[in-house]
Amino acid sequence: MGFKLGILGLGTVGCGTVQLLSNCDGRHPLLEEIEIYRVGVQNPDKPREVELAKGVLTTDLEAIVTDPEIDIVVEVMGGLEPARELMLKAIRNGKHVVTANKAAISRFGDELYTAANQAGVYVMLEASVGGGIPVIQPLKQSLSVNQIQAVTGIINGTTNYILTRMQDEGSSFDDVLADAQKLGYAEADPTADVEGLDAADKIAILASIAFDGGINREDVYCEGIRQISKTDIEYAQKLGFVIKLLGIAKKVNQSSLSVRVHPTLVPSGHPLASINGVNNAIFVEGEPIGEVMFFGPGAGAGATASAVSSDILNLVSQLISLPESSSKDSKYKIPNLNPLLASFHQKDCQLAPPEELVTRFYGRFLTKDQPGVIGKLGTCFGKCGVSLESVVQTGFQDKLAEIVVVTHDVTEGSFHKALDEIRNLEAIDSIPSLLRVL
Ligand SMILES: NC(=O)C1=CN([C@@H]2O[C@H](COP(=O)(O)OP(=O)(O)OC[C@H]3O[C@@H](n4cnc5c(N)ncnc54)[C@H](OP(=O)(O)O)[C@@H]3O)[C@@H](O)[C@H]2O)C=CC1
Ligand SMILES: N[C@@H](CC=O)C(=O)O
Ligand code: NA
Repeated sequence: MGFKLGILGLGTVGCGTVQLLSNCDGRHPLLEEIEIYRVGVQNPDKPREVELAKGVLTTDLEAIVTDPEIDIVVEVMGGLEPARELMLKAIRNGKHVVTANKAAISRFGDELYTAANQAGVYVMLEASVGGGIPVIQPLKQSLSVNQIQAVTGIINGTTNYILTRMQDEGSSFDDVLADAQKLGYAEADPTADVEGLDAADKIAILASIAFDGGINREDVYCEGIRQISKTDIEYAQKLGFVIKLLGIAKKVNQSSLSVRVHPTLVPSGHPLASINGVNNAIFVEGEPIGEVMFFGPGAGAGATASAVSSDILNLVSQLISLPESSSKDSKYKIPNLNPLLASFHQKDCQLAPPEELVTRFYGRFLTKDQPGVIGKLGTCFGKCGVSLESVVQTGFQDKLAEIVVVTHDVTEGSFHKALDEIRNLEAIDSIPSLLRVL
């Protein structure tokens, strides 16, 4: 066997990867060149779904990333530290890195890429976004000749699974989340999924590739799905929408982008509206290609292992074609990194201030059942330049009238100014939900 792997982590993704690499039948023949040499875990006594040869399992992860025998380090342990430190150490020791860790890449991508480019090794991250869906390499390679205008994605499997089951079965949020955890979709701390943080990591990574620049992760606007109620799902359906947690990265003008995550009403005819369950989809708009959508399983052992293993295979294909002389000097270092595989940022991307962003809004208002209340709402919106696409009053909740409004495109600033006025109206009881509309 030609190339030795050191795998950090043997949980959902680690086990899936070991399983895939241990059964090469019917897969690419280059996989036969790979040896699972060491696997690092926290608790060596934990029962595992895979069997490893004697001596492979270790708790000494430091020894893996510095072991001169190892060619490729596969980081599937998750978390920020020690994952960052271990990846950096692996790179400085001349190892190529494959990672599924979007939290680390979205925050430390620049640092890791710079170190890797200096060391002449690759950092591969296909599994970090969209699970098994090939999207990182297609953006870096096949679509890189396009000028990208927008990348819009359902990029968290757990929340899409939860929203789909809430919509189809009327299930409760907590029950469905527990199922997503059992199925291995959710993060170790599912808050990252539910609060939209995982999707924010992923849209930051997609934006940095699509728009070829570093994104400051802390600047990504982020709202999760905890506040989505059955009532809003039903209203959305009546109005011809479905609610999805979207990551959106969009060119606002020549110099700035909008990069954000929030639950969004998606028109039921839009290709993203039909993406259900754990599936993810990434909808890319570019010039000259037009619209392209990548679709598939966004989480889970097998799907993610497919992405991790494809990165390993890509690396093996590079290593195997190294000239004899370079492999003598340094076993791993690649003298001229392939620019379509290597990661680097040309610049830092500027993000537009949130109040300047333009979108449609959905708002649900509870009001006293007084004559003229719809008119008063309309006047407040009108005064702030917010024009309304539809206004419906369909029900009552505890003697309060429920009014649902969908606006035309408006700046976030104008919409919030109108809301400030509306909150001061005597007839307004509360505003239970405000969502954006695609
Ligand atoms: N689950 C999924 O569907 C997907 C996950 N990812 C990403 O893949 C990565 C792994 O996720 P997943 O497999 O679900 O995570 P798990 O929690 O299932 O597994 C994590 C593994 O890493 C080991 N580990 C964690 N911290 C340490 C440490 N400090 N020292 C030694 N070992 C450690 C654990 O050891 P032990 O077993 O001994 O506890 C465990 O084997 C994450 O970055 C995640 O975001 C990406 C796409 C999809
Ligand atoms: N927790 C994540 C796993 C994949 O990245 C998700 O649910 O999408
Ligand atoms: Na992927």
